[in-house]
Amino acid sequence: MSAIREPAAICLRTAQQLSETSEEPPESYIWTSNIEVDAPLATEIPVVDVSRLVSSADAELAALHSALTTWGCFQAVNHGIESASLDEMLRLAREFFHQPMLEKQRYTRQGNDVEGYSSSPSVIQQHEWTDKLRLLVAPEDGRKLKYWPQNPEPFRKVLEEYSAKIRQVEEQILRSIAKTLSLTDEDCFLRKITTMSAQFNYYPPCSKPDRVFGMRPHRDGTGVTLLLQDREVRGLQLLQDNQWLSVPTMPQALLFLVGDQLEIMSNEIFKSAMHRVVINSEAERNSVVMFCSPDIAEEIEPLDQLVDEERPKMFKKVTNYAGSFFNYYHQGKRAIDTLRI
Ligand SMILES: O=C(O)CCC(=O)C(=O)O
Ligand SMILES: [Fe+2]
Repeated sequence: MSAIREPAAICLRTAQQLSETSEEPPESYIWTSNIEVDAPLATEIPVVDVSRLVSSADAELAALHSALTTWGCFQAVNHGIESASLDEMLRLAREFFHQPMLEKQRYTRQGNDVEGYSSSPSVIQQHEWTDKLRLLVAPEDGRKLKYWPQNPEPFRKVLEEYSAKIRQVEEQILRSIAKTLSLTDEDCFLRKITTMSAQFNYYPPCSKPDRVFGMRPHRDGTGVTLLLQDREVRGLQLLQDNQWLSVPTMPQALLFLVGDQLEIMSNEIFKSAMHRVVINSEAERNSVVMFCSPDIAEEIEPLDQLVDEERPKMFKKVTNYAGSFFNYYHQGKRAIDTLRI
């Protein structure tokens, strides 16, 4: 009897429950080859001073342009969000996942929603060792408050404030990106990238970090992503020149990543950053990720000013990139490749 019931029970368990109860991760989590957990540190990862972008310092704009064309990401410092706010957002994220399962299950993702509390989605073959809470924060009238945790108590308020601050940083950076591309309309990215979703990722310890991913190698389907990493525990890795490198923790920084839709709009001048998350056998890890994307009804294509004879248009026009991103992601493919001209 228990032999029949066991597989179904495993599918329903969250990464946290597996971490607490099983000695070996189930087969569906085991990756085909060894994962380099202790990859070399990405000591060269670009750092951009956002306060200097605001004053339009040419050197900082050049640093921004170079970061986006070479790495597709950078550590944003002096962004204006106090470290107490960053700490509080991370602390509440951690507290949310440490609540009893029944409390968290009040926010379980339903039906075809992408929002809510969930563990590794069962539609993908390869499971990932992470539990998530995803919430759309902008536009405000699209929020589904039924998924917004009432506990820990100030969670909703803190998320609301945090996302407003992130939007300011995002706006500064998007304007500066338009400047580095010499675009006439400095607000062109801003006007396209209007939605924001928060994703809280919780990676409990796992006994097999060399065979189980926190998150598989992927590029984000966003316009841009602003990522707040765990203060102490490393886990995020970037692919640079065919080598996986470990992103150092940098407590005051937000990691800015180019997503596929900025790659499309920039006519591939910028490339979205390939990244993955490895896990730790002893320590849990938390991250708070803000996904900033165009509305699904918005038409996305390379900007006219970035298309010329030398750089012809690289991608076809697309709407609802996010939808096709998820479909292809679950098949282990990239939606952007289907748009190439
Ligand atoms: O946890 C992290 O550091 C990265 C998470 C990530 O890549 C994602 O949520 O898309
Ligand atoms: Fe990601």
